[in-house]
Amino acid sequence: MTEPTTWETFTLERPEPGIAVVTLNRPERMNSMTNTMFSELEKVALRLDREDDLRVVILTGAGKAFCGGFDLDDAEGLASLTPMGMLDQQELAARALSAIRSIRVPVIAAVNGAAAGGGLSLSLAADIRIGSPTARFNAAFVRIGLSAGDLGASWHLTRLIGPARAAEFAYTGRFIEAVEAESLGLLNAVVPAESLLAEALAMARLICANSPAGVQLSKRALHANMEVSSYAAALELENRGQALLTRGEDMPEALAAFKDKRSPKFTGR
Ligand SMILES: CCCCCCCCCCCCC[C@H](O)CC(=O)SCCNC(=O)CCNC(=O)[C@H](O)C(C)(C)COP(=O)(O)OP(=O)(O)OC[C@H]1O[C@@H](n2cnc3c(N)ncnc32)[C@H](O)[C@@H]1OP(=O)(O)O
Repeated sequence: MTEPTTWETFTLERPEPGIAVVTLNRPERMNSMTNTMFSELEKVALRLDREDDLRVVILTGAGKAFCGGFDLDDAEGLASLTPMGMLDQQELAARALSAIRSIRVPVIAAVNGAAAGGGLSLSLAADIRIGSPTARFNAAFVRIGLSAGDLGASWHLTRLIGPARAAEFAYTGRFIEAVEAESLGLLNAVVPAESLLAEALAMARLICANSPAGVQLSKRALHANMEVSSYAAALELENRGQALLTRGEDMPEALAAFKDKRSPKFTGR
């Protein structure tokens, strides 16, 4: 498979046969997500999914954060979109995360720092999450006038940590630090920062040692068993909700507050 020589928003490495490592690479902006990143992530996920000899994908972030969610510097341009335009925007992002989640081999997220907003949603698209002690999760959405019905986050959280804990996490917008995340099952393990990638590779090697068909069909079975209500239907509902929210007063206020580095004054209108 000929790969592009460079990806703009991440790096793709192959440390050993069967293992691909995708590292989000916008560390100066906390690996925050842009439309370019969404498009590139969708492309690389679809390419990797066609590789017969691929066994595991590891997803991590460069610098101190895993992913800070949507790039709030980019959000300014979106605020003027029509609801249908915003729906298209949400669907572009949802396609990228859905492509990652649907890769037929296991995806391990090596959570090296903050996973906030869409960054939380991205980490939840992985099958397994291993964190460093600085791994922290935040459903930042309600703090900026959006809903936690975002890119599959509400769907995964209710199934992963239970409806009540998902509700507390979503409504308060508080951080869940690494130790609590592990106790909730949001992280499979917390390991020293300096050995995070090594631990992810060690787990990948364990998986690579098993029957690829068995592992891939196991993933398919685990996903099928999670589809109580369909994932696609959940994304559809979430995307429409975000489109509505982005037409209210809270989102522009949140964006202004972010830029002014002050607390937003939400009206809820
Ligand atoms: C109000 C606008 C809403 C946007 C609407 C868009 C809708 C259309 C898009 C649809 C598809 C995507 C939907 C997406 O899933 C929605 C979201 O992700 S919303 C959530 C957005 N993210 C956040 O609110 C998180 C904001 N960041 C933080 O909470 C923290 O920065 C952190 C990530 C927890 C890290 O904290 P710290 O380690 O303390 O680091 P700093 O806070 O000091 O940040 C360092 C530096 O990075 C810049 N930065 C951080 N996050 C972002 C970001 N998301 N976008 C742009 N820049 C970011 C921060 O400004 C600092 O920069 P500096 O001041 O050093 O220049």
